[in-house]
Amino acid sequence: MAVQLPLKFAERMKTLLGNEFEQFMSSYDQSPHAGLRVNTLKISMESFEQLAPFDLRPIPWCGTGFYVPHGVKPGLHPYYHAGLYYIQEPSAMAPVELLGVQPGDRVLDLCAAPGGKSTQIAAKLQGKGVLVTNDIHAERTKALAKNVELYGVRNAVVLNESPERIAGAFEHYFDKVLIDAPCSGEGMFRKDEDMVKSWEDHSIDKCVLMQRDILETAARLLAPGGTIVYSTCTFAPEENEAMIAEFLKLNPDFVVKGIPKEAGFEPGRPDWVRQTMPETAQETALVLDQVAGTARLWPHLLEGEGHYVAVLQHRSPSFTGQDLVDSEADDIADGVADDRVHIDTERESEQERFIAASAPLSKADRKRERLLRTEARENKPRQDYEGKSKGKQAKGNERGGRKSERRGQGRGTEQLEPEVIYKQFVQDHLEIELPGETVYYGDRVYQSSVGAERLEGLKVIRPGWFMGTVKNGRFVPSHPLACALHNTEAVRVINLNSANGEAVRYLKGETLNIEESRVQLKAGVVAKGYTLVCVDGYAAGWGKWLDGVLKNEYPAGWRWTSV
Ligand SMILES: C[S@@+](CC[C@H](N)C(=O)[O-])C[C@H]1O[C@@H](n2cnc3c(N)ncnc32)[C@H](O)[C@@H]1O
Repeated sequence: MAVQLPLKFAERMKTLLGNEFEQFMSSYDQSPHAGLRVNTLKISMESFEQLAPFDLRPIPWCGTGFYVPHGVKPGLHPYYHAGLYYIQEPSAMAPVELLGVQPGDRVLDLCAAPGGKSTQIAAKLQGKGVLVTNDIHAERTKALAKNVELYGVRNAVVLNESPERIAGAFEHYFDKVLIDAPCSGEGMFRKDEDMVKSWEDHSIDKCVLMQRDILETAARLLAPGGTIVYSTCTFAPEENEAMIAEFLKLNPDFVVKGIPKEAGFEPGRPDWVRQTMPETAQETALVLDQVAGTARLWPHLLEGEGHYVAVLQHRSPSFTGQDLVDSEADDIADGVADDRVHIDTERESEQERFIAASAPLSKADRKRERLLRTEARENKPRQDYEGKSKGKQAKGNERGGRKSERRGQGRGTEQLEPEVIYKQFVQDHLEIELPGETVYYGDRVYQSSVGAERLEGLKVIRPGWFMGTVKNGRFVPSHPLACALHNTEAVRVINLNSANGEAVRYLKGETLNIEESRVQLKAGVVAKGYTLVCVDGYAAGWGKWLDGVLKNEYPAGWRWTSV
């Protein structure tokens, strides 16, 4: 066996798994499975399958996920740098698939760095609705923001906050909340030996404390009738079934939504809570059986690492006993009745009382709260937003006449307001409707799906889609703006070929000679100027074309550094 497992871990798994233990241990003799997930914000599945540079095998539980053959390095292809796919461990794709995200939803990813699941959520939202993505560790939010930007997400807000403080600003706001919890990481021992080194006997206890707090706060963030998905990459029942049972006991307006036992998912193990934590089992006796409807992903039973997933459904205030009957009927029709656990009717009145107590604040209450927070906040960003920018935004979106007719017009020297400069750039260079509100933080311009007011007082890493900077009376478009564009949305496009080395040279930051006939132009546009640079048709960054030379605008910190 290549991996040296901690003795205490192996002993515990032997006790829990019994006859299955040997099979479990033999999974450590095999290499971990590598996967990638297609970024359908940038490319359709059909197009990706046509141009995929590797042999790919579908991952059963994720419609956009594929196994990558051993030895293939998908990070060393220009498509990776163009954000066409995210490299992700196959089991880690399961939680978002179970969150049921629909375009238009408001979704919170509470423990999000480095952003694997956030980019998956963003692809499901397809630019509609809101994604708030957060991590409590400042250093890790850098990778999170970069991934959100590389993958072309337009409707995300990136925070570096405690769940508690987010709840102060977004109480009962989200339709879906994902908690990919910090955990003892036992399911990753095969993939990442550092996890073995950092595992300690008491790390489970520490993780339990964090998980309990995060879960409890998530309930405050959820809108009535919403869904929380809780996931870990560990086997410890304390962090999995026991955590969920405790949550259900404290939050009787939630039920476990059964996860169909397909694709190799195994049921949660209430019996392990009874076996190893008799006190907890006793305290949670009324709800414990529900956790059989959660799922365990085992490395010896499917092609992926160890994971645990629970789907927690909030029963909205309009819930009636009949709903339960109806939903059970649906379950039976779906063949998943065994996975859902009944809620006994004697708890109904307790549930209704709880729902009333946790009802969303009125609009006036929320406004009052916001004002108090505003007074208390310390680091106010410089900004020009909301009512003011909303009005101007609407004006900016009302585009009279064809844009090609307007291009190059109306650039009087009097137009020095940042907003005017920004909107003029958009008008001259892009063919998009700006989403959300325009928000100014200093000289940086964003389009925000939640607006600046709600973010006041929070540690905001990105208030929205970073569009660029207004400097010395000029607008400099950002790299994240380019990353999120489609090749039809820029007035000037240069397409580079991934196969002949040209794309790699661009990604390394080199200046390229490109003849004028290769600059694709919309009607009425001249070749000189900012150009969207694409790799095989997919946006990778900006360049500035002039007289046969493409000046490289690919940011230094993002460049391809491998040989
Ligand atoms: C399992 S990782 C998340 C992986 C991520 N979801 C992904 O798919 O790329 C757990 C994350 O939780 C963060 N974290 C730990 N405690 C937290 C807390 N109290 N609130 C928010 N995030 C927390 C850690 O910094 C870590 O990045």
